Amino acid sequence: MFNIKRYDVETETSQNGTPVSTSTAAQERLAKLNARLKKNKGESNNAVTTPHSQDTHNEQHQNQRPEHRSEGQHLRYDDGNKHSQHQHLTSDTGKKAQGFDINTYKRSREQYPEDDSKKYGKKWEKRTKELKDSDLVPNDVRLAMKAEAEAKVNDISTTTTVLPSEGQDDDDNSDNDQRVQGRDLEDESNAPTEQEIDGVRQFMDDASADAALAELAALVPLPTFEAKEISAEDLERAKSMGIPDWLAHPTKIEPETNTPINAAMFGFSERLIKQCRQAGIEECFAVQTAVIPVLMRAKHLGDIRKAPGDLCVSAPTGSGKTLAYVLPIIEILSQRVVTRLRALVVLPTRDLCVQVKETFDTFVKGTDLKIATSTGQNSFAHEQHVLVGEKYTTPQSKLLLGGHSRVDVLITTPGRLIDHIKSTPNFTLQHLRFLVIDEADRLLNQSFQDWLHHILTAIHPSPEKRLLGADGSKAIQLRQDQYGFPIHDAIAPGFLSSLFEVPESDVEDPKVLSVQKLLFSATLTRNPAKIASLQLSDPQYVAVQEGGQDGDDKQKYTTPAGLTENMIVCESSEKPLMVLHLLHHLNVRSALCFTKSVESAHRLYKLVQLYEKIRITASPTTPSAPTASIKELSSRKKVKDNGVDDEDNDFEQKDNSDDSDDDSSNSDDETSDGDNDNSDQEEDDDVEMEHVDASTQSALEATAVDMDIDSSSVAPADTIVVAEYSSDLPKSKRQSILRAFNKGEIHLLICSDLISRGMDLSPVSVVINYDTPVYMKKYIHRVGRTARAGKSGTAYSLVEMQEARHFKEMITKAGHWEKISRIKVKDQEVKDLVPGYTKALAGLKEALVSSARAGKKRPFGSARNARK
Ligand SMILES: Nc1ncnc2c1ncn2[C@@H]1O[C@H](COP(=O)(O)OP(=O)(O)OP(=O)(O)O)[C@@H](O)[C@H]1O
Repeated sequence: MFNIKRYDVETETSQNGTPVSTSTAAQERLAKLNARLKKNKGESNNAVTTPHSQDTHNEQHQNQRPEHRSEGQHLRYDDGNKHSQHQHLTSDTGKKAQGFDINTYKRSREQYPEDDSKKYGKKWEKRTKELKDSDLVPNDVRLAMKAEAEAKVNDISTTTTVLPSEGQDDDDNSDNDQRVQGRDLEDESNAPTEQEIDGVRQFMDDASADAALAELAALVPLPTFEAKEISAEDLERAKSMGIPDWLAHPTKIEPETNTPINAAMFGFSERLIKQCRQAGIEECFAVQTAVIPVLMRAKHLGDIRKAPGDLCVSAPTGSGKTLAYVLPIIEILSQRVVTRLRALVVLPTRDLCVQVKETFDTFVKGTDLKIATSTGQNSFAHEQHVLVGEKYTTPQSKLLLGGHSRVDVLITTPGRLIDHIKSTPNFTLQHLRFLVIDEADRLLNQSFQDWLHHILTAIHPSPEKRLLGADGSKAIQLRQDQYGFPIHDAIAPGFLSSLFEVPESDVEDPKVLSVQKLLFSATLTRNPAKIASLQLSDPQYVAVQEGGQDGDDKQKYTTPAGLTENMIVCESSEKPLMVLHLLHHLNVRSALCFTKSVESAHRLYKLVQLYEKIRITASPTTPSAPTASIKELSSRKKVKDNGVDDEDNDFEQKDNSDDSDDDSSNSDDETSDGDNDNSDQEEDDDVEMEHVDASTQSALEATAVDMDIDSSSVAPADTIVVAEYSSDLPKSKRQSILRAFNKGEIHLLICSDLISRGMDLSPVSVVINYDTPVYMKKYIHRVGRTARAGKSGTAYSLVEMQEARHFKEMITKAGHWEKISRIKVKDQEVKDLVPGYTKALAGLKEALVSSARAGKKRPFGSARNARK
């Protein structure tokens, strides 16, 4: 009945190229039934077909050989019109089979010599067996198959036999078994047996169960979604700014909308639900509640007719965006048979890649999905081996049309990804089902190596790129069968159509990519040009935000509900003292302290260290006695009414001057960590790419050594352990510091903006903005390192007098001012800290001078210098 045409291009093949045997019991039953019915001339018009039955192949040949095309085939190739097979599929489901033209089929078979026909028959029968229903048969095709089978059963029941009803004695129907519309069967053995009829029924049941499940998934209501009301004025403004309608109209969800995890709600398998429970996840957060059902609706691994819509997601820091994509990706990909690169997660820094990999690793247990990172930490050759396999990346390796992959999910930074796209033979993005761009606005700010263009081209190459190898020079060897037709090599349909002039069939037209682009950020860009560069398809915008919020900036910047925000207005020279005040008087622990540069972080770190050393030496338990007042310290600094310093503080002045002549690597902000060079290695070439450095050096010990404290002696209980974190540190040290911080061994981590985005450091209870950020986005990301996952946290911003006005304006514009409390710190409150601080400052200056004399840029050396 249904002459469903597919190019057999998605057939799964195993790693070594041999076909994967998949369960196609229903198809086999149908094929068998067809074979028998075909012998029966009177019944041949009613042959049952499946989407991949033999006639498909003949039609494919006919598509490509116009002289062999037969009448009755509904191909665009013939008459230029697009005949929607889909219309056939969905109509008249209960009636007798329609649409399949057995004469066409027979004529098409006659076009070839008998022996060819037989060969084809065998070959395509074999291929039919290889198919995997869940991957390749879209829901409406299933429905069509079901209808087809229903029609067949009706037909059989009225013409061939009376189907025994449940519980009815089989003998009752014995008379009918021998007749077809009053005519005896020529060959008794041609009559379908009851087993076969049962097989058809079983197939119908399977098909309807699958279809029902898929429909059910599609019908799962999104929890408490409310289309964002937008005023005509706002809409007009958005339009005038070129913001597309879908972006101006987010699907809005309230931050408190949590939903218990259960299979009915999210369509998760028992395995995944168990993993969630083991990880302590009982309910999905708002962003997960909104995003997961949308992704789970398109559960297929690839549908060549309808692209799944793309998704842009904006949700506050710490709201659980990572799991919103990790869980559905694992669930959907876990049905795959063959390993191919199906999910690509692009992140701005190596540290984030490691973090997201750990999240995948937690939930992937129990599947055989393979997850890898590629960040330039290891040698390029090593990464090639992990991603594609040595055998496929040598200069002699054959370039396979379908490429090759040893991993299902790749988590990567843009720079390294581009290197692989350009230089790794057989590395391909053609099978991508998911492209995740996390921290999207930051990545879109980065035009490094034109990374986005490269990715989009690799997903869907332009015609001029076709048949070029990864290096752009070598033609891909196109394997052909004896009839000159390309052998698929497991090439993806969307890719195929862009490489070849593949004739379009009515069912598959147009071929579309199955890749679903998913963008996540706490501060998603609404820049039309940047959004347009993503080439989104049928996009939807989901925003987690409070009901009362409105307007551009407010819509973008939502902070976690548990966050308490404070500002301390002080002189520049008082800022280190304020940090000490927070540590010693407000008992701040597990704190992240953000500075404006790597230099600044390094100096503050040394200053706090020196202070602690002095304090411990003076008295192991109590802060040293005051020898100078805070006013004395700041008296050298006068602030004019207009907010401009007329005399700058030495400490800050030097910091600034250093920054100005330093290279960009001195600031970790908005820099793709490690992506700016193509260096294959730092120091861990021999370490597995997925391997997290095992040798954890206690940060406490490291700090103690740095501070000249005997690490074998017991440090006083009230010792503040401080560490610094920046791109200047080698990878292994950075990881050991993060581990120590996560264990609570470090009380204050002074850092650059390298970890201001995305990093999930669970124990952070306080964020200190030592240097206040100039842009709201940065503020949001920094303070978002605390109060994560529904917990509470506190942020302190140390605002210099001259910055106060700008800070207030920035915060007010974002509708955030009322959330910030102003704290006044009186001299009296910090006077006990001043003597130690004064001494520490003097020590730091001394070190600065001596290192300047020694020609060093940084006091106390630096990790980077040390490595050189
Ligand atoms: N459903 C949940 N139940 C409990 N904890 C969760 C849940 N979802 C996520 N978390 C935890 O919340 C924390 C923050 O999640 P995640 O890092 O994904 O936030 P995010 O939205 O990506 O933040 P950012 O914008 O800063 O990158 C993580 O520790 C994560 O394990």
